[in-house]
Amino acid sequence: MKTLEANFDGLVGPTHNYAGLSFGNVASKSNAKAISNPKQAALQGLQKMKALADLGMCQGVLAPQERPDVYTLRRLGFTGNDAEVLTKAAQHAPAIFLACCSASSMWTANAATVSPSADCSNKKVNFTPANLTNKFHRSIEPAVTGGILRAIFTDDAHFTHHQHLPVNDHFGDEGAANHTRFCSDYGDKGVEFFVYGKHAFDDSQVAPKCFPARQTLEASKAVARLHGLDKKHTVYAQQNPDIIDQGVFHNDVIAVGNKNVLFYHEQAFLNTAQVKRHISVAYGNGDFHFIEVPTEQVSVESAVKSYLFNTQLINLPSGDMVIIAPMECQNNSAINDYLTRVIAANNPISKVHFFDVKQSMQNGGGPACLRLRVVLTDAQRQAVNQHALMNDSLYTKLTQWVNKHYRDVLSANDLADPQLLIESRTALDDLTQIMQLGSVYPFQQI
Ligand SMILES: N=C(N)NCCC[C@H](NC(=O)CCC(=O)O)C(=O)O
Repeated sequence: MKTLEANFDGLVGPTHNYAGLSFGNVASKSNAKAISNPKQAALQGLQKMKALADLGMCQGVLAPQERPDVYTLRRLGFTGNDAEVLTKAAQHAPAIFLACCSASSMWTANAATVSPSADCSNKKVNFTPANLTNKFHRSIEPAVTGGILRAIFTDDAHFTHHQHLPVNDHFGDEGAANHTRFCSDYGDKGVEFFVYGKHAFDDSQVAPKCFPARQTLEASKAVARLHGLDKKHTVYAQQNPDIIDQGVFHNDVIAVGNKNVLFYHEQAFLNTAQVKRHISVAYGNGDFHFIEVPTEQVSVESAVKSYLFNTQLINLPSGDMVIIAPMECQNNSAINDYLTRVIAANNPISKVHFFDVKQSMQNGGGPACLRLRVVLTDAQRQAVNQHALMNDSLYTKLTQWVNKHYRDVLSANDLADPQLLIESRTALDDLTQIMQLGSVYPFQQI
Protein backbone atom coordinates (compact mmCIF):
# COMPACT_ATOMS: atom_id res chain seq x y z
CA MET A 1 0.00 0.00 0.00
CA LYS A 2 1.48 3.31 -1.11
CA THR A 3 1.42 6.24 1.28
CA LEU A 4 2.19 9.67 -0.10
CA GLU A 5 2.33 13.26 0.96
CA ALA A 6 -0.36 15.41 -0.63
CA ASN A 7 -0.18 19.20 -0.69
CA PHE A 8 -3.42 21.12 -0.27
CA ASP A 9 -2.96 24.70 -1.47
CA GLY A 10 -5.22 27.56 -0.58
CA LEU A 11 -7.15 29.03 -3.46
CA VAL A 12 -6.68 32.80 -3.22
CA GLY A 13 -9.96 34.55 -2.43
CA PRO A 14 -11.58 37.37 -4.46
CA THR A 15 -10.66 40.06 -1.87
CA HIS A 16 -6.88 39.46 -1.93
CA ASN A 17 -5.41 42.81 -0.88
CA TYR A 18 -2.50 44.49 0.85
CA ALA A 19 -3.63 45.98 4.14
CA GLY A 20 -0.47 45.82 6.24
CA LEU A 21 -2.21 43.72 8.87
CA SER A 22 0.63 41.55 10.14
CA PHE A 23 2.91 43.29 12.64
CA GLY A 24 6.14 41.26 12.63
CA ASN A 25 5.74 40.21 8.97
CA VAL A 26 8.05 42.50 6.99
CA ALA A 27 6.46 42.01 3.55
CA SER A 28 2.93 42.60 4.83
CA LYS A 29 3.93 45.87 6.48
CA SER A 30 6.07 47.16 3.61
CA ASN A 31 3.41 46.55 0.96
CA ALA A 32 0.58 48.05 2.99
CA LYS A 33 -1.89 49.90 0.76
CA ALA A 34 -0.34 48.66 -2.48
CA ILE A 35 -2.83 47.85 -5.23
CA SER A 36 -3.45 44.11 -5.49
CA ASN A 37 -4.49 41.89 -8.37
CA PRO A 38 -6.72 39.13 -6.99
CA LYS A 39 -7.15 37.49 -10.41
CA GLN A 40 -3.41 37.23 -10.96
CA ALA A 41 -2.89 36.03 -7.37
CA ALA A 42 -5.41 33.21 -7.79
CA LEU A 43 -4.03 32.23 -11.21
CA GLN A 44 -0.44 32.18 -9.90
CA GLY A 45 -1.57 29.85 -7.13
CA LEU A 46 -3.44 27.60 -9.56
CA GLN A 47 -0.41 27.42 -11.87
CA LYS A 48 1.76 26.21 -9.00
CA MET A 49 -0.85 23.59 -8.07
CA LYS A 50 -1.17 22.41 -11.66
CA ALA A 51 2.61 22.22 -12.10
CA LEU A 52 2.94 20.06 -8.99
CA ALA A 53 0.11 17.81 -10.17
CA ASP A 54 1.91 17.55 -13.54
CA LEU A 55 5.07 16.49 -11.70
CA GLY A 56 3.03 13.55 -10.43
CA MET A 57 2.25 14.92 -6.99
CA CYS A 58 -1.09 14.47 -5.25
CA GLN A 59 -2.24 18.09 -5.17
CA GLY A 60 -5.37 19.31 -3.43
CA VAL A 61 -7.22 22.60 -3.22
CA LEU A 62 -8.66 24.29 -0.13
CA ALA A 63 -11.42 26.81 -0.73
CA PRO A 64 -11.11 30.45 0.38
CA GLN A 65 -13.30 32.13 3.00
CA GLU A 66 -16.22 34.52 2.68
CA ARG A 67 -14.97 38.11 2.89
CA PRO A 68 -15.74 40.84 3.79
CA ASP A 69 -16.83 39.11 7.01
CA VAL A 70 -20.06 40.98 7.77
CA TYR A 71 -20.91 38.55 10.58
CA THR A 72 -17.85 39.60 12.58
CA LEU A 73 -18.60 43.25 11.82
CA ARG A 74 -22.14 42.75 13.16
CA ARG A 75 -20.73 41.14 16.31
CA LEU A 76 -18.69 44.32 16.69
CA GLY A 77 -21.79 46.48 16.64
CA PHE A 78 -22.18 47.58 13.01
CA THR A 79 -25.83 47.40 12.04
CA GLY A 80 -28.13 47.50 9.04
CA ASN A 81 -28.18 45.50 5.87
CA ASP A 82 -24.92 44.14 4.46
CA ALA A 83 -24.16 47.27 2.44
CA GLU A 84 -24.79 49.50 5.47
CA VAL A 85 -22.59 47.33 7.69
CA LEU A 86 -19.73 47.65 5.19
CA THR A 87 -20.13 51.40 4.75
CA LYS A 88 -20.35 52.14 8.47
CA ALA A 89 -17.40 49.91 9.38
CA ALA A 90 -15.22 51.32 6.59
CA GLN A 91 -16.05 54.85 7.69
CA HIS A 92 -15.92 54.56 11.48
CA ALA A 93 -13.38 51.79 12.05
CA PRO A 94 -11.29 51.44 8.88
CA ALA A 95 -8.59 49.28 10.47
CA ILE A 96 -11.14 46.77 11.81
CA PHE A 97 -12.94 46.84 8.49
CA LEU A 98 -9.75 46.00 6.55
CA ALA A 99 -9.02 43.11 8.91
CA CYS A 100 -12.46 41.70 8.09
CA CYS A 101 -11.70 41.82 4.35
CA SER A 102 -8.44 39.86 4.27
CA ALA A 103 -8.05 36.85 2.00
CA SER A 104 -5.43 35.50 4.44
CA SER A 105 -6.92 31.99 4.55
CA MET A 106 -4.99 31.45 1.28
CA TRP A 107 -1.92 30.57 3.42
CA THR A 108 -3.05 27.09 4.29
CA ALA A 109 0.18 26.25 6.11
CA ASN A 110 -1.67 28.14 8.84
CA ALA A 111 -4.98 26.37 8.33
CA ALA A 112 -4.26 23.46 10.65
CA THR A 113 -1.79 20.99 12.08
CA VAL A 114 -2.17 17.60 10.45
CA SER A 115 -0.75 14.32 11.78
CA PRO A 116 -0.73 11.22 9.60
CA SER A 117 -2.48 8.09 10.82
CA ALA A 118 0.84 6.28 11.35
CA ASP A 119 1.71 8.75 14.12
CA CYS A 120 -1.67 8.98 15.88
CA SER A 121 -3.00 6.69 18.62
CA ASN A 122 -6.40 6.35 16.88
CA LYS A 123 -4.68 5.43 13.56
CA LYS A 124 -6.59 8.11 11.65
CA VAL A 125 -5.40 11.34 10.07
CA ASN A 126 -5.87 14.00 12.78
CA PHE A 127 -6.61 17.66 11.99
CA THR A 128 -6.61 20.61 14.39
CA PRO A 129 -7.45 23.95 12.77
CA ALA A 130 -5.12 26.72 13.95
CA ASN A 131 -6.76 29.36 16.14
CA LEU A 132 -4.46 32.11 14.79
CA THR A 133 -5.11 34.25 17.86
CA ASN A 134 -2.20 36.61 17.37
CA LYS A 135 -3.69 38.52 14.46
CA PHE A 136 -7.30 39.62 14.58
CA HIS A 137 -7.75 39.23 10.80
CA ARG A 138 -6.61 35.61 11.03
CA SER A 139 -8.44 34.76 14.27
CA ILE A 140 -11.72 34.86 12.33
CA GLU A 141 -10.65 31.95 10.11
CA PRO A 142 -10.69 28.72 12.19
CA ALA A 143 -14.42 27.88 12.32
CA VAL A 144 -14.87 28.03 8.55
CA THR A 145 -11.47 26.38 8.01
CA GLY A 146 -12.69 23.47 10.14
CA GLY A 147 -15.85 23.25 8.01
CA ILE A 148 -13.87 23.25 4.76
CA LEU A 149 -11.53 20.53 6.06
CA ARG A 150 -14.52 18.42 7.07
CA ALA A 151 -16.05 18.90 3.61
CA ILE A 152 -12.88 17.53 2.01
CA PHE A 153 -11.83 14.91 4.54
CA THR A 154 -15.32 13.67 5.22
CA ASP A 155 -14.99 10.03 6.13
CA ASP A 156 -14.94 9.44 9.91
CA ALA A 157 -13.40 6.03 9.36
CA HIS A 158 -10.20 7.73 8.17
CA PHE A 159 -10.19 11.31 9.46
CA THR A 160 -10.55 12.91 12.90
CA HIS A 161 -11.27 16.61 13.20
CA HIS A 162 -10.59 18.43 16.47
CA GLN A 163 -11.88 21.83 17.45
CA HIS A 164 -9.30 24.63 17.34
CA LEU A 165 -7.56 25.36 20.66
CA PRO A 166 -9.05 27.86 23.15
CA VAL A 167 -8.87 31.33 21.66
CA ASN A 168 -6.28 33.10 23.75
CA ASP A 169 -2.67 34.21 23.31
CA HIS A 170 -1.60 31.51 25.80
CA PHE A 171 -2.64 28.90 23.26
CA GLY A 172 -1.63 30.83 20.15
CA ASP A 173 -1.43 28.23 17.40
CA GLU A 174 -0.37 28.90 13.80
CA GLY A 175 -0.70 25.35 12.53
CA ALA A 176 1.65 23.59 10.14
CA ALA A 177 3.82 26.69 9.63
CA ASN A 178 5.51 25.64 12.87
CA HIS A 179 5.28 21.90 12.41
CA THR A 180 7.10 19.43 10.23
CA ARG A 181 7.58 15.69 10.15
CA PHE A 182 10.52 13.43 9.49
CA CYS A 183 10.27 9.83 8.35
CA SER A 184 12.00 7.28 6.22
CA ASP A 185 8.88 6.47 4.17
CA TYR A 186 5.70 8.54 4.46
CA GLY A 187 3.78 5.48 5.68
CA ASP A 188 6.20 4.86 8.57
CA LYS A 189 5.69 6.24 12.02
CA GLY A 190 7.45 9.61 11.86
CA VAL A 191 9.01 12.20 14.13
CA GLU A 192 6.72 15.20 14.61
CA PHE A 193 8.67 18.40 15.09
CA PHE A 194 6.94 21.39 16.70
CA VAL A 195 8.64 24.79 16.82
CA TYR A 196 7.31 27.45 19.20
CA GLY A 197 8.10 31.09 19.79
CA LYS A 198 7.54 31.37 23.53
CA HIS A 199 6.47 29.67 26.75
CA ALA A 200 3.08 31.14 27.60
CA PHE A 201 2.89 30.02 31.21
CA ASP A 202 6.51 30.71 32.19
CA ASP A 203 7.64 34.35 32.04
CA SER A 204 11.17 33.44 33.11
CA GLN A 205 11.90 31.93 29.69
CA VAL A 206 13.36 34.05 26.87
CA ALA A 207 10.96 35.49 24.32
CA PRO A 208 11.18 38.01 21.46
CA LYS A 209 11.26 41.68 22.48
CA CYS A 210 9.93 43.58 19.45
CA PHE A 211 7.68 41.30 17.45
CA PRO A 212 5.17 38.77 18.76
CA ALA A 213 5.79 35.06 19.17
CA ARG A 214 2.70 33.69 17.46
CA GLN A 215 3.06 30.05 18.55
CA THR A 216 3.33 28.89 22.16
CA LEU A 217 4.87 25.69 23.51
CA GLU A 218 1.64 25.02 25.38
CA ALA A 219 -0.36 25.16 22.13
CA SER A 220 2.03 22.76 20.39
CA LYS A 221 1.81 20.32 23.29
CA ALA A 222 -1.99 20.51 23.31
CA VAL A 223 -2.10 19.63 19.60
CA ALA A 224 0.28 16.71 20.18
CA ARG A 225 -2.00 15.44 22.99
CA LEU A 226 -5.13 15.81 20.85
CA HIS A 227 -3.50 13.84 18.04
CA GLY A 228 -2.35 11.09 20.42
CA LEU A 229 1.29 11.40 19.36
CA ASP A 230 3.95 9.21 20.89
CA LYS A 231 6.18 11.29 23.20
CA LYS A 232 9.30 9.47 22.05
CA HIS A 233 8.59 10.54 18.48
CA THR A 234 7.70 14.15 19.23
CA VAL A 235 10.29 16.92 19.42
CA TYR A 236 9.72 20.52 20.57
CA ALA A 237 12.15 23.31 19.74
CA GLN A 238 12.12 26.98 20.61
CA GLN A 239 12.62 29.42 17.77
CA ASN A 240 15.48 31.85 18.30
CA PRO A 241 13.70 34.95 19.71
CA ASP A 242 16.25 37.25 18.02
CA ILE A 243 15.17 36.13 14.57
CA ILE A 244 11.47 36.57 15.37
CA ASP A 245 12.53 40.16 16.05
CA GLN A 246 14.09 40.23 12.55
CA GLY A 247 10.85 39.27 10.85
CA VAL A 248 10.81 35.47 11.10
CA PHE A 249 7.19 35.30 12.21
CA HIS A 250 6.79 31.55 11.57
CA ASN A 251 9.37 28.77 11.61
CA ASP A 252 8.64 28.02 7.95
CA VAL A 253 10.30 31.36 7.11
CA ILE A 254 13.64 29.97 8.37
CA ALA A 255 13.49 26.15 8.14
CA VAL A 256 11.86 23.41 6.09
CA GLY A 257 11.89 19.67 6.58
CA ASN A 258 10.91 16.57 4.65
CA LYS A 259 11.59 12.86 5.16
CA ASN A 260 15.24 12.65 6.33
CA VAL A 261 16.18 16.28 5.71
CA LEU A 262 16.05 19.43 7.81
CA PHE A 263 17.12 22.49 5.77
CA TYR A 264 17.49 25.43 8.16
CA HIS A 265 19.34 28.61 8.91
CA GLU A 266 22.11 28.57 11.49
CA GLN A 267 20.15 31.04 13.64
CA ALA A 268 16.75 29.35 13.35
CA PHE A 269 16.65 27.75 16.80
CA LEU A 270 17.49 28.87 20.30
CA ASN A 271 19.59 25.79 21.01
CA THR A 272 20.57 24.14 17.74
CA ALA A 273 22.81 21.44 19.22
CA GLN A 274 19.99 20.26 21.45
CA VAL A 275 17.46 20.35 18.60
CA LYS A 276 19.75 18.20 16.44
CA ARG A 277 20.31 15.75 19.30
CA HIS A 278 16.60 15.39 20.02
CA ILE A 279 15.73 14.86 16.35
CA SER A 280 18.53 12.32 15.93
CA VAL A 281 17.41 10.34 18.99
CA ALA A 282 13.75 10.38 17.93
CA TYR A 283 14.60 9.51 14.31
CA GLY A 284 16.77 6.54 15.30
CA ASN A 285 19.46 4.97 13.23
CA GLY A 286 18.51 6.11 9.74
CA ASP A 287 20.50 8.39 7.53
CA PHE A 288 19.46 11.94 8.51
CA HIS A 289 20.68 15.16 6.84
CA PHE A 290 20.91 18.43 8.75
CA ILE A 291 21.55 21.05 6.06
CA GLU A 292 22.56 24.12 8.04
CA VAL A 293 22.89 27.41 6.18
CA PRO A 294 25.51 29.66 7.79
CA THR A 295 24.86 33.37 8.37
CA GLU A 296 28.04 34.29 6.53
CA GLN A 297 26.56 32.77 3.37
CA VAL A 298 22.92 33.84 3.80
CA SER A 299 21.97 36.54 6.30
CA VAL A 300 18.66 36.32 8.15
CA GLU A 301 17.60 39.48 6.32
CA SER A 302 18.31 37.91 2.97
CA ALA A 303 16.48 34.70 3.98
CA VAL A 304 13.43 36.76 4.95
CA LYS A 305 13.52 38.76 1.70
CA SER A 306 14.08 35.85 -0.67
CA TYR A 307 12.07 33.25 1.29
CA LEU A 308 14.84 30.68 0.71
CA PHE A 309 13.36 28.53 3.48
CA ASN A 310 9.70 29.13 2.66
CA THR A 311 10.19 26.56 0.00
CA GLN A 312 8.53 23.20 -0.37
CA LEU A 313 10.79 20.19 -0.04
CA ILE A 314 8.95 17.39 -1.77
CA ASN A 315 9.56 13.90 -3.03
CA LEU A 316 8.51 13.29 -6.61
CA PRO A 317 7.07 9.88 -7.52
CA SER A 318 10.53 9.04 -8.93
CA GLY A 319 11.86 9.37 -5.38
CA ASP A 320 13.84 12.53 -6.19
CA MET A 321 13.67 15.23 -3.55
CA VAL A 322 13.22 18.69 -5.05
CA ILE A 323 12.77 22.26 -3.82
CA ILE A 324 9.82 24.38 -4.90
CA ALA A 325 11.04 27.95 -4.53
CA PRO A 326 9.70 31.42 -5.30
CA MET A 327 11.13 33.42 -8.24
CA GLU A 328 12.58 35.80 -5.67
CA CYS A 329 15.22 33.11 -4.91
CA GLN A 330 16.17 32.87 -8.58
CA ASN A 331 16.35 36.64 -8.96
CA ASN A 332 18.73 37.00 -6.02
CA SER A 333 22.09 35.84 -7.37
CA ALA A 334 23.59 35.02 -3.95
CA ILE A 335 20.60 32.87 -3.03
CA ASN A 336 20.47 31.27 -6.46
CA ASP A 337 24.17 30.39 -6.18
CA TYR A 338 23.58 28.96 -2.74
CA LEU A 339 20.76 26.76 -4.06
CA THR A 340 23.04 25.54 -6.85
CA ARG A 341 25.57 24.49 -4.21
CA VAL A 342 22.90 22.72 -2.12
CA ILE A 343 21.91 20.64 -5.13
CA ALA A 344 25.52 19.77 -5.93
CA ALA A 345 26.32 18.80 -2.33
CA ASN A 346 25.99 15.33 -0.87
CA ASN A 347 22.37 15.34 0.29
CA PRO A 348 19.05 14.02 -1.06
CA ILE A 349 18.02 17.32 -2.75
CA SER A 350 18.47 17.11 -6.52
CA LYS A 351 16.70 20.01 -8.21
CA VAL A 352 14.97 23.37 -7.75
CA HIS A 353 11.78 24.48 -9.50
CA PHE A 354 10.97 28.20 -9.36
CA PHE A 355 7.45 29.63 -9.33
CA ASP A 356 6.00 33.09 -9.60
CA VAL A 357 3.80 33.64 -6.55
CA LYS A 358 4.60 37.34 -6.24
CA GLN A 359 1.08 38.44 -5.35
CA SER A 360 1.27 36.21 -2.29
CA MET A 361 4.92 36.96 -1.54
CA GLN A 362 4.08 40.65 -1.18
CA ASN A 363 2.01 39.72 1.86
CA GLY A 364 4.70 37.42 3.28
CA GLY A 365 3.42 34.16 1.81
CA GLY A 366 5.79 31.97 -0.20
CA PRO A 367 5.25 28.52 -1.73
CA ALA A 368 5.36 26.77 1.65
CA CYS A 369 2.82 29.15 3.22
CA LEU A 370 0.40 28.33 0.43
CA ARG A 371 0.26 24.61 1.15
CA LEU A 372 -0.93 22.24 3.86
CA ARG A 373 0.73 18.84 3.83
CA VAL A 374 -1.48 15.79 4.37
CA VAL A 375 0.07 12.33 4.35
CA LEU A 376 -2.44 9.83 2.97
CA THR A 377 -2.53 6.09 2.47
CA ASP A 378 -4.17 4.80 -0.71
CA ALA A 379 -7.44 4.16 1.09
CA GLN A 380 -7.40 7.61 2.70
CA ARG A 381 -6.67 9.25 -0.63
CA GLN A 382 -9.66 7.51 -2.13
CA ALA A 383 -11.78 8.72 0.79
CA VAL A 384 -10.89 12.38 0.10
CA ASN A 385 -13.51 14.48 -1.71
CA GLN A 386 -12.19 13.85 -5.24
CA HIS A 387 -13.46 17.23 -6.47
CA ALA A 388 -10.76 18.87 -4.35
CA LEU A 389 -7.91 17.08 -6.12
CA MET A 390 -6.08 18.90 -8.90
CA ASN A 391 -6.14 17.48 -12.42
CA ASP A 392 -6.56 18.92 -15.92
CA SER A 393 -10.31 19.16 -15.59
CA LEU A 394 -10.32 20.90 -12.19
CA TYR A 395 -7.56 23.24 -13.35
CA THR A 396 -9.62 24.27 -16.39
CA LYS A 397 -12.75 24.77 -14.29
CA LEU A 398 -11.01 26.79 -11.60
CA THR A 399 -9.12 28.93 -14.11
CA GLN A 400 -12.36 29.76 -15.88
CA TRP A 401 -14.01 30.39 -12.53
CA VAL A 402 -11.27 32.88 -11.51
CA ASN A 403 -11.36 34.62 -14.89
CA LYS A 404 -15.13 34.96 -14.61
CA HIS A 405 -15.43 36.22 -11.03
CA TYR A 406 -12.22 37.98 -9.98
CA ARG A 407 -11.16 41.58 -10.35
CA ASP A 408 -7.71 42.44 -11.60
CA VAL A 409 -7.33 45.61 -9.58
CA LEU A 410 -8.26 46.03 -5.94
CA SER A 411 -7.45 48.93 -3.64
CA ALA A 412 -8.46 49.56 -0.03
CA ASN A 413 -11.29 51.82 -1.22
CA ASP A 414 -12.82 49.06 -3.34
CA LEU A 415 -13.27 46.79 -0.33
CA ALA A 416 -16.29 48.71 0.96
CA ASP A 417 -18.06 48.38 -2.39
CA PRO A 418 -21.16 46.26 -1.63
CA GLN A 419 -20.86 44.87 -5.14
CA LEU A 420 -17.59 43.17 -4.16
CA LEU A 421 -19.40 41.21 -1.44
CA ILE A 422 -22.05 40.15 -3.95
CA GLU A 423 -19.36 39.14 -6.47
CA SER A 424 -17.50 37.16 -3.82
CA ARG A 425 -20.58 35.30 -2.65
CA THR A 426 -21.59 34.50 -6.22
CA ALA A 427 -18.09 33.16 -6.87
CA LEU A 428 -18.05 31.07 -3.68
CA ASP A 429 -21.50 29.69 -4.40
CA ASP A 430 -20.22 28.48 -7.78
CA LEU A 431 -17.09 27.11 -6.16
CA THR A 432 -18.99 24.99 -3.64
CA GLN A 433 -20.65 23.34 -6.62
CA ILE A 434 -17.43 22.82 -8.57
CA MET A 435 -15.75 21.32 -5.51
CA GLN A 436 -18.93 19.74 -4.11
CA LEU A 437 -18.34 21.19 -0.68
CA GLY A 438 -21.94 21.62 0.47
CA SER A 439 -22.94 24.79 2.32
CA VAL A 440 -19.66 25.65 4.03
CA TYR A 441 -20.13 29.42 3.95
CA PRO A 442 -22.21 31.43 6.42
CA PHE A 443 -24.16 33.16 3.60
CA GLN A 444 -25.30 29.72 2.42
CA GLN A 445 -26.53 28.75 5.86
CA ILE A 446 -28.96 31.58 6.53
N1 LIG B 1 4.52 31.66 6.88
C1 LIG B 1 3.35 31.18 6.64
N2 LIG B 1 3.11 29.93 6.81
N3 LIG B 1 2.30 31.95 6.29
C2 LIG B 1 2.37 33.28 5.84
C3 LIG B 1 1.19 34.04 6.30
C4 LIG B 1 1.23 35.46 5.86
C5 LIG B 1 0.15 36.27 6.51
N4 LIG B 1 0.10 37.60 5.93
C6 LIG B 1 -0.95 38.38 6.14
O1 LIG B 1 -1.91 38.05 6.79
C7 LIG B 1 -0.88 39.78 5.54
C8 LIG B 1 -2.23 40.37 5.21
C9 LIG B 1 -2.16 41.83 4.88
O2 LIG B 1 -1.28 42.52 5.43
O3 LIG B 1 -3.00 42.30 4.10
C10 LIG B 1 0.36 36.34 8.02
O4 LIG B 1 1.13 37.20 8.48
O5 LIG B 1 -0.23 35.53 8.74
